[in-house]
Order: sequence, then C-alpha cells, then structure tokens
Amino acid sequence: MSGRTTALTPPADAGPPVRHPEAPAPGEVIGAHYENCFGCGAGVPHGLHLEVRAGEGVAVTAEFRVKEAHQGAPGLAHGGVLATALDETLGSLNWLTRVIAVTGRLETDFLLPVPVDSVLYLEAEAVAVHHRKIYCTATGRLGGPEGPVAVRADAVFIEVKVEHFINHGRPAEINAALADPDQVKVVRAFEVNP
Ligand SMILES: CCCCCCCC/C=C\CCCCCCCC(=O)SCCNC(=O)CCNC(=O)[C@H](O)C(C)(C)COP(=O)(O)OP(=O)(O)OC[C@H]1O[C@@H](n2cnc3c(N)ncnc32)[C@H](O)[C@@H]1OP(=O)(O)O
Repeated sequence: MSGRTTALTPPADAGPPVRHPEAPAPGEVIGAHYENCFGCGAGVPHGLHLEVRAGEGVAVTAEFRVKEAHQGAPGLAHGGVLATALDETLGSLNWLTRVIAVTGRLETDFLLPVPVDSVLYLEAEAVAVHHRKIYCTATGRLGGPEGPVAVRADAVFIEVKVEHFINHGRPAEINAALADPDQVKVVRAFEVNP
C-alpha cells in the first residue's frame, strides 16, 4: 500500500473552493474546452453536446438531451454515457476556478432509468479543496431543475498543468490543438491563473 488516499470525503484541513475573479458570470454559457471533446465538443456527431452554464460560487448547471446514439438498453441511456455527462459537468467547474484538473475518482449512483429524448438537467458544485485535490458533487434530474434525481456522483479531481495533456496526448491532436488559436485561448485562460 502506498498510503495514498482516494477517499471522496475531504480531510478536516481542506479549504473552500475559490471562484476566480474573472470566472464567467452566473447564467453565462461556458464554451467547450475542446471541440473534439465527447462531452462538450461541437465536432463530435454522437457526442453529448452538453451546454454548461456558470452558477453562483463554484457551481455549474448543464443540459443533456439523450439521443438514440446514447442507448444501452432499448430506449434507455447507457450508464457509461450518463457517467460521462456527470464527469463533463464536474470537469466544467475548472472554468470557475481557472485550475486545470482531471478526474481522479468518480463514484456514480444510478437511481432512475433515463429514456431517449429526455433532457437530463445537471448541477455540479465544488465543495472543498485540499492541495491538488478538488472534491465535488453532481446530480442529474429528469426533465428539468424540479425533476426527480436520476443520477448522482461524488468525485475527486486532481489539479494538473497543461503539460499533462502535451506529454500524454497523441502528437497529431496536440499539434493541431496548439495550432488552433481558439484552443490556445482556452489554454491561456488557465495559464494566467495566479
Ligand atoms: C495543447 C493542449 C491543449 C489541452 C487542453 C487544455 C484545456 C483543458 C481544460 C480542461 C480539461 C478538463 C477535461 C475535462 C474532461 C472531463 C474530465 C475527465 O474525464 S479527465 C480524464 C480522466 N482522467 C484521467 O485521465 C486522469 C488519469 N490519471 C492521471 O493522470 C494521474 O493519476 C493524476 C494526474 C490524476 C495523478 O497523478 P500525479 O502523479 O500527478 O499525482 P499523485 O501524486 O499520484 O496524486 C496527487 C494527489 O491526488 C490524489 N489522487 C491521485 N489519484 C487519485 C484518485 N484516483 N482518486 C482520488 N485521489 C487521487 C493522491 O492521493 C494525492 O493526494 P495526497 O497528496 O496524497 O493528499
């Protein structure tokens, strides 16, 4: 055993998440972080095309319309796709803190089946930060903000530098991303973080 903890409960000396002064205003749509992202990118035909909005504090909301391409059982969303929707919504919290972070652990509860054509209304919130670890939680409600909770997740995201992607990504996509002014703008938004 390495002694490394992957617990989803923040330690007693964890601090609150801090909203960046230049975070998008509450209600503002947060753009895609990468156009070929399966969760948010417009360039992925069968992707989730999640539209995420900034909330108050370090929180976001998002809507995901389940399509035929997202089925597991006939007429129902695949659990892995629903986990992706939760993961992507949680990942969007990065935009409010301006800290790049990747999913370390994602624990998901599936409470209700989610039919094709339904809209999943997602809410995510960062709850605590401990060094590089960001503790966060998300729910997905059927139909809208007042709908029943169909899925929920608790997660730990781990802060990384942009080199994480440059060192591990396939060179073709990394080089294309670095040559794309819109993508470079996304990276700069994180690099100005004090
Ligand atoms: C030109 C380039 C353009 C790039 C574009 C830039 C813009 C991008 C903007 C935003 C991107 C956001 C993308 C969102 C997409 C949705 C989110 C995803 O799906 S992300 C994909 C899935 N996740 C992974 O692929 C992670 C794979 N894992 C790793 O790479 C490593 O394991 C990593 C980085 C997570 C940790 O490795 P270590 O070597 O850096 O750090 P160690 O020392 O092991 O851990 C540090 C602390 O974190 C905890 N930790 C590590 N792994 C954990 C885990 N699995 N669960 C809980 N805690 C964990 C440890 O216990 C330690 O904490 P203690 O210091 O001990 O308190």
